[in-house]
Amino acid sequence: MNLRNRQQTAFAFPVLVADIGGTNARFALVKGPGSPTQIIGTTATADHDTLTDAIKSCALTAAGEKPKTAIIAVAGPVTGDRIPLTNAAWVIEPNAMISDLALEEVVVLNDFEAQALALPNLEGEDLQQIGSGTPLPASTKFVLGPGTGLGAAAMIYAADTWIPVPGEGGHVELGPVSDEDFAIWDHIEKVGGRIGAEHLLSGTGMPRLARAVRSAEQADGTYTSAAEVTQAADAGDPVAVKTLRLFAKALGRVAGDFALSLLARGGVYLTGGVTPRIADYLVTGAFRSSFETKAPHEALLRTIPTFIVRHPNPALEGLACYARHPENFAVSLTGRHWQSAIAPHRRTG
Ligand SMILES: Nc1ncnc2c1ncn2[C@@H]1O[C@H](COP(=O)(O)OP(=O)(O)OP(=O)(O)O)[C@@H](O)[C@H]1O
Repeated sequence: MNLRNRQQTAFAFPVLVADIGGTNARFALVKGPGSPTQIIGTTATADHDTLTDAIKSCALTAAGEKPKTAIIAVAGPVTGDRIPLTNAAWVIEPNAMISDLALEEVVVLNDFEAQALALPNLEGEDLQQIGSGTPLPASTKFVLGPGTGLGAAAMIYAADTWIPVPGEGGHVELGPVSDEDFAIWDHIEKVGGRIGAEHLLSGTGMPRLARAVRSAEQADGTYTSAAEVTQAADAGDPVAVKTLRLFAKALGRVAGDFALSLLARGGVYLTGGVTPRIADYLVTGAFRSSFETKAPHEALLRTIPTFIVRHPNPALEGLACYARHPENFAVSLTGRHWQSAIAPHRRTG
């Protein structure tokens, strides 16, 4: 069976799409293949015992129409018929959702796979470019998202289709390059005996980087959260300012490594809760120069564009794009797709 034959036929509309984060669950409705993404609710996961409860109280009334399909993005692996979330107390049980919400089918995907699904359709105000380059059409793209962790996924274009490829790219090795890096490196607290990209380039990593800068400079200051660091930087705190400068520079290096590994001529896209908070440092700082400084491939990297994603919820939009036109994407549903016993069985993995 070739790649085309394995792609699935249409979902039953309306489709409820849900992005389940550690803190918030966000919902939207797609009424048909030509319909826009209708945002219908956001709620704190901690406010509900189950996803079904959250959907009933925060999504169904605003939806107006009863969804027939639910497509859900979660952080972490899809582990069978009971899917515990890595960052929240919920356990997702698709079979129970089908009976409790009278759904025909449920699909559960990875959160960065969902973000990758959005990339081919982002345009205009959804994107703020950093530096030069133009995305080549029908070319591989990469999404890198410093949020609570450092999420990563590729959107590969091959065999005339888009193939989202999630992975653990946020855990690639990070080492010092410049004199400035070497001066702080010994001061960084290791995690599991190493320094992976996520250990510095994420919301949880940023205060670790700030503490290393503070220690190297024998300065004062307490840094326990990313918000504390960005607020201190806004107030002119020199350790925090240097932390954000180094953060942007190191993120550029990691982004450039992924652009090279995948030859991502379609561009590298930055998402995640941290990105908009450090946008000025990304645009005016060394993010782009460290992205490009990769001899012998500087000329190649100058042609690959980098973007801040300004769309408020790329994961939800990615799921909506997939819901409208699953035939445009090669997404394996094996082990991630549940159907009601009475629904028409149409799909293959
Ligand atoms: N003011 C701020 N400055 C810098 N970073 C921040 C700030 N506020 C929040 N963050 C970081 O952004 C993270 C949230 O990012 P993101 O939205 O991508 O997270 P998530 O893990 O997907 O979970 P959720 O969607 O439930 O919030 C927080 O964990 C925090 O580290």
